[in-house]
Amino acid sequence: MTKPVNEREIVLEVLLEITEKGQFSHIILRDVLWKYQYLEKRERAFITRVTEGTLEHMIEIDYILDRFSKVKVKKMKPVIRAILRSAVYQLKYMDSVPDSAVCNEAVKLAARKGFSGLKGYVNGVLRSVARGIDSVQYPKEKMEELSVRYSCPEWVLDLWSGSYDIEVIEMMLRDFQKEKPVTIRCCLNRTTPDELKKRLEAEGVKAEIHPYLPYAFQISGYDHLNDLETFQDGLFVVQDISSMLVAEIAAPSAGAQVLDVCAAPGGKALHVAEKLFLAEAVCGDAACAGNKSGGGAAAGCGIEDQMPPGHVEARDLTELKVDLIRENIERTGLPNITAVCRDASVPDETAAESADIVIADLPCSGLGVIGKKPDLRYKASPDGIDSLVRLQRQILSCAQDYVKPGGTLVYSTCTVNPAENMDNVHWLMEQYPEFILDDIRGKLCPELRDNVMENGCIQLLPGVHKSDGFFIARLVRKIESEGSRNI
Ligand SMILES: C[S@@+](CC[C@H](N)C(=O)[O-])C[C@H]1O[C@@H](n2cnc3c(N)ncnc32)[C@H](O)[C@@H]1O
Repeated sequence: MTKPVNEREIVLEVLLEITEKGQFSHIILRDVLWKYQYLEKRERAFITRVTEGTLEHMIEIDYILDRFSKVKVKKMKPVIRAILRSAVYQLKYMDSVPDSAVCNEAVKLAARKGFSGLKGYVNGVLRSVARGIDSVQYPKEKMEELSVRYSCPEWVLDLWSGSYDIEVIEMMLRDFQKEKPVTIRCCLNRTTPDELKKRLEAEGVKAEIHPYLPYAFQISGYDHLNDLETFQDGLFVVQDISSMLVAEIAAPSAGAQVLDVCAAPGGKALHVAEKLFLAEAVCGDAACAGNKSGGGAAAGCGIEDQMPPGHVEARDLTELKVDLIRENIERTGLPNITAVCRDASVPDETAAESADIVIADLPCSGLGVIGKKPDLRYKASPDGIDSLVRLQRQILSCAQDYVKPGGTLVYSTCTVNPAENMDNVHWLMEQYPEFILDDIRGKLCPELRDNVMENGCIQLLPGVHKSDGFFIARLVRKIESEGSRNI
C-alpha cells in the first residue's frame, strides 16, 4: 500500500517553497516538521538532511546536472529541477540510499506530480549521473572551482577576496560544510555550569565547555533538544558563542538602562538582562550583607535601594517578532526585560540620551552563518547588500542618539562582509565624532584577545575561530569635557 505522504514528496514541496518562492529554509523546515511530527524519526531526519544538503550543495549539484542533461538546469521545469537536485544530492552524499532506489523514487515522484511524459528523461539523466559522478571535472580557475566545490556564489567569493586571503576564504567555506555540535548558554539566573553539565550528562547528553566562555557548552548525543528536561526547565538557551560575546562586551553594571533596537528573538537582550540581574542580585559593596533578591532577610548598606533597577527594553519591528521575544522572556523568567514593537529606522525622540547601553545587532546579509542557513547565499545579492548597508546606517543614526554621554553603543552583525561591518563603524564615527572606539580586549578570553583588530573591534571568521562569522564593535559616546580616548 502507498503511504499517504512520502518523505521525498515533502522534500520536493519544501525545496519548491525555498527555491521558487523565496521562503527561508529554517522556517519552512520547522513548520513542515511540526506538521508531520507523526512521521517516524528516521523519516523526519531524511527530510531535514536531504533538504538542507540539497541547498548546501546546490551550485555543485547544478554543475553536475548540466554535465549530464541536455536541458540546462536553468531551463528545467521547477518541479523536475527540484526532483533532480534532491536526487543528485542523495547520489553524491548519501551512501545509505542505493542509487537504483534514488532513480526509481525520482521517476515515480515525477509521474505523481503530473510529469509522466518525463519519466524517461528523469531516469536517463539520473542513471548517467550515477554512473559518471566520480569522474566529473571541476573548473580549473581557482575561484570558479571554489564556487562549485563549496556551492558559494562567485560574486560572494569576489567580495571576500577584497579583504581575505584565498586560504582564509577556503577555511571559511570548508567550515560552513562541517557538522558541528550545538552551542548552548547556561542560564546563570537558574543554575551553575557545573550543575547544568551534571544534569545534561544524566540525560545522556555529551557537554563540553566552550573554550571561549566558561558558561557555554557544546552539546551532542541527544535526539530532540526540546525533549530534554534541562531545556524544558529553562536551564539553557541555544546560542552561538559569537552572540554571547555581545553581552560580555556590553558588560552592563548594576542599574544600567539598556536598549536593544533589533532584539528578536531576544538572545542577546536576554543575556544582557541576565547579567544585569546577577550584577544586582549581590551588592558590590563587600561590607554589605544585603542584596536586592535576598527577600530582605539581611540588612544591606542601602546602596542597592537607592539605585534605580537596571532594565532592558528589547525592541523589534513587528508584533510577530516581539511575541517571540516575549515567549523567551517567559521561558527564562527574567523580571528586568520588556519587549516593545518599534521600527528602529525611525527616530524615537523620547529615547534620546536615555540608555547606558544601546545594542544594535542589525539585520545583515548573514554571510557569516551560511553554514547554518544554507539558502542565505542564494538570497543575498550585491544590490541587496547595498540596501542593507543603507538600512544599517539609517538604524545606526537613530540608535546613536539614544546613548547617554559616557554610554556605550555595541554594534554587531553575523556577516564577514567589511562593507556591513568596519565600513559602517568608520561611517558612524565620521557622522558622529562624539563616538570613539573602545578596546574590547579586556572583555575577551586570552585566545580571542590576540584576534582583536588594532582599532579594538573583532571580526570572527568561521574555520579560523571556533564560532560563526560575526563582527562586534564597542563605541563610547564621549562626555563633553572628555578628551579623545581613541585608540
Ligand atoms: C540579527 S537579528 C537580531 C537578533 C537578536 N539580536 C538576537 O540576539 O536574538 C535582526 C533583527 O532586526 C529586526 N529588524 C529588521 N528591521 C528592523 C527595523 N526597521 N526595526 C526594528 N527591527 C528590525 C529583524 O526582525 C530581526 O529580528
